[in-house]
Amino acid sequence: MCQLREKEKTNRQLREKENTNFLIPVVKRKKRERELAQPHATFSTRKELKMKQESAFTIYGANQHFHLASCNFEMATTLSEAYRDNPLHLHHIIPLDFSSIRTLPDSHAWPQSEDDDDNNKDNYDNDDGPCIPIIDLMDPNAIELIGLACEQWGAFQLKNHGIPLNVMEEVEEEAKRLFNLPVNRKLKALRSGGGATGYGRARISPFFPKHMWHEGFTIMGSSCDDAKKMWPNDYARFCNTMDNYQNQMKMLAEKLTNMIFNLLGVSEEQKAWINTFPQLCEAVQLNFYPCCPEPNRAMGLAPHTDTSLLTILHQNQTNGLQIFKEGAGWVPVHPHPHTLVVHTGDILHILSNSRFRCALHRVMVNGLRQRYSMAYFYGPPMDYVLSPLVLHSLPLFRSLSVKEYIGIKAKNLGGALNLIRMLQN
Ligand SMILES: O=C(O)CCC(=O)C(=O)O
Ligand SMILES: [Fe+2]
Repeated sequence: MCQLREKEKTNRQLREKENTNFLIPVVKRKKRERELAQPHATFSTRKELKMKQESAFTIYGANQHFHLASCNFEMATTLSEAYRDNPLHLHHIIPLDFSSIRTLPDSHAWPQSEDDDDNNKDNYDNDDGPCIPIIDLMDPNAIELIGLACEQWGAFQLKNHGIPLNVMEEVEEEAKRLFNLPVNRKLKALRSGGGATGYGRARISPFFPKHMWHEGFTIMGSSCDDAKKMWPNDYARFCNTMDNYQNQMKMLAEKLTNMIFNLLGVSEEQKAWINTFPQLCEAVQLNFYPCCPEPNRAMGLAPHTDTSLLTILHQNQTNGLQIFKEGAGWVPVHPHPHTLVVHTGDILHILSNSRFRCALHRVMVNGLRQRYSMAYFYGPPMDYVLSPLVLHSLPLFRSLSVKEYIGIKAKNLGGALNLIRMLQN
């Protein structure tokens, strides 16, 4: 135990040392960090709230979604270290017992923003207007189409992806089985204050003044420990399904990453980590959005980008996911049968030197239908050094390890990309 603490301390000291490499002068950076991260700030104007939300969006993926497959322990330690300075209070972890709620509590009533007025939340599922591309992975031009979608949207839908239908059906079934458990059973697998896996609210929760209409369950590596707490005698089905889903998604993520890296012109050496199981980072996040008595005033999942290189998401046939596009506002991502949603995350944004967007997305809720989604997050190993892979212009970001990036996000919440942006003359 003591050795463990010593190791954590040494790691922390090393990281602090690494942090002195920032190109932004430390004093200036600290000021920016403080400005960006005021967890319990009150928001006097709607604009201020919106700005805060937009600056907070970048944390979500980093905090929740990374996993070093063969080194769960190291991963959990890293995340715990990152969270230790911002431990969460229980009320930011324990979801509301949505099954007993008939009216929207004030704690979950979000102010409407100008964006929503423009886009009209009521119409978020209408069929007119732009939508993210649907790409057929069997299309001979799939690589080019994916490249274009990443540049223009930072997201696309993928069909003929090769994931067997039964894998998707089973993961959806198990997610439903989990979230439909009585609340006291789910709470047995509650995430701890500095923990990364298990049941709980979205980890970005403390950075928004209102709570989200959402329950989540995070898996990093094997889900058995957490599953046993909820189903002491019947956990194997859940674990096997999640393992299977993770394996299938990993193969698809590797394939997409290879295609994208080829498009960028990345060398074989630079992409050597892709097939080096077991060192990469991966995680599964199960999301549940119960029916809401006042969906127009609630928020399923607040705006954020994922920190991953890629996120692959299966959603049940219920609308709610939206992607922000300049000029178009919040664009709905309608579920299509057997089609997966792919988001590009912060890491791909950095590696592509901003050529590919990281999609800002959020989830709206529904008055009539429950929504479920199962996100798979994929990225390079924790010690992988992130810096633009192919340069046609000056690098826009300084180099840093995945681990350090996660640390910056955990400390600062929003604006992590801005904090690592090189100051251009
Ligand atoms: O539920 C969804 O569609 C999106 C979930 C998501 O963005 C996430 O888990 O990071
Ligand atoms: Fe996300």
